[in-house]
Amino acid sequence: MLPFARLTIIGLGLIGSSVARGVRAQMPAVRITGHDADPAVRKRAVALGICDDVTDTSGAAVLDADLVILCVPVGAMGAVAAEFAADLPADAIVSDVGSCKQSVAEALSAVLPDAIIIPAHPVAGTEKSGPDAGFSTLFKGRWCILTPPENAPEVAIERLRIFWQQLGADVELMDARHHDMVLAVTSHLPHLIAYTIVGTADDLEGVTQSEVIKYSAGGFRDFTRIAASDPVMWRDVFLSNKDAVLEMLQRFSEDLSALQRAIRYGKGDELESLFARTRNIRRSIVEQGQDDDAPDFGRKH
Ligand SMILES: NC(=O)C1=CN([C@@H]2O[C@H](COP(=O)(O)OP(=O)(O)OC[C@H]3O[C@@H](n4cnc5c(N)ncnc54)[C@H](O)[C@@H]3O)[C@@H](O)[C@H]2O)C=CC1
Ligand SMILES: O=C(O)C(=O)Cc1ccc(O)cc1
Repeated sequence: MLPFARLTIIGLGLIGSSVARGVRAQMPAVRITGHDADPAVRKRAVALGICDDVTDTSGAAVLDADLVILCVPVGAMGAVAAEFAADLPADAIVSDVGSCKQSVAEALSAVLPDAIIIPAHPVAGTEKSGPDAGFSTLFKGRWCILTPPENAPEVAIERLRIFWQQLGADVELMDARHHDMVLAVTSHLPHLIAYTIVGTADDLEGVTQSEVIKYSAGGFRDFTRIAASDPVMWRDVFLSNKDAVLEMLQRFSEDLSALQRAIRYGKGDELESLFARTRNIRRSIVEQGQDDDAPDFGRKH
């Protein structure tokens, strides 16, 4: 039994196009309508054949939808929802895939006060963006976290749970605030660190860019992949999840200062004991089957 019959995807980049491809593969009877603000992306989506229809306006895209998923940068969610609000069917479920949840929930409920809104976050992605970067198995064996508001109808939550399960994801429910705190440390802060370290290396005087590229061994190379992630998407994540990111950044800075002191004063035992602790965390992740290399980071099976 299909949880939805008419899906609308707004934003046809990496995640939107992966949802469309996954639905085509796993729920081929579902009719998919897509919209993107960028005419070049709409044209590409038509050429790729990932939707049944691609509309020029978001209003036209939602007209008879029973599920609308917003796959745009988190800072654009409210504006997009306001754009199609007047055309949204009363019984449609509105969801999203944004990397932080509290600000998105607030933005959506402000402009869609009567709609059924179930925010979601598939914890799956890559450093790439755009409609060509998507693939149908992106969500397979990954977590998808739903953060329904307290008044969300149980049946709507269940339908969305089944939808993501059909795309191969393992679904978990979480409070939006807690989600934002957890993801601040597991995803947002690591991206900030990657952006910083690649920038630091790039700014170094006396070390040429070609040397940085030539001698980028394992550690730095991994950071450059993350630091290649979409600038607009990540600008929005940091501005939208400001409180949780600043809290984690504060803790991180304190821990970094402690390491700095340990190095300065030659406290080898302190360094070694931290490194032994972190090695054990990696081992636990590997034991739980989450050891795949990027871009499979976070895959559960
Ligand atoms: N990239 C990743 O690894 C992951 C991203 N996410 C979330 O998914 C969402 C989409 O990210 P990606 O697909 O990676 O980005 P993307 O850059 O590949 O695609 C976003 C698309 O949204 C369109 N767009 C922007 N503003 C719009 C508007 N006002 N109306 C209609 N379309 C608009 C853009 O033209 C673009 O095609 C973001 O909220 C992000 O936080 C969630 C999980 C993983
Ligand atoms: O490519 C990577 O390593 C990622 O971390 C992908 C990613 C980016 C943003 C998310 O909200 C979830 C997953």
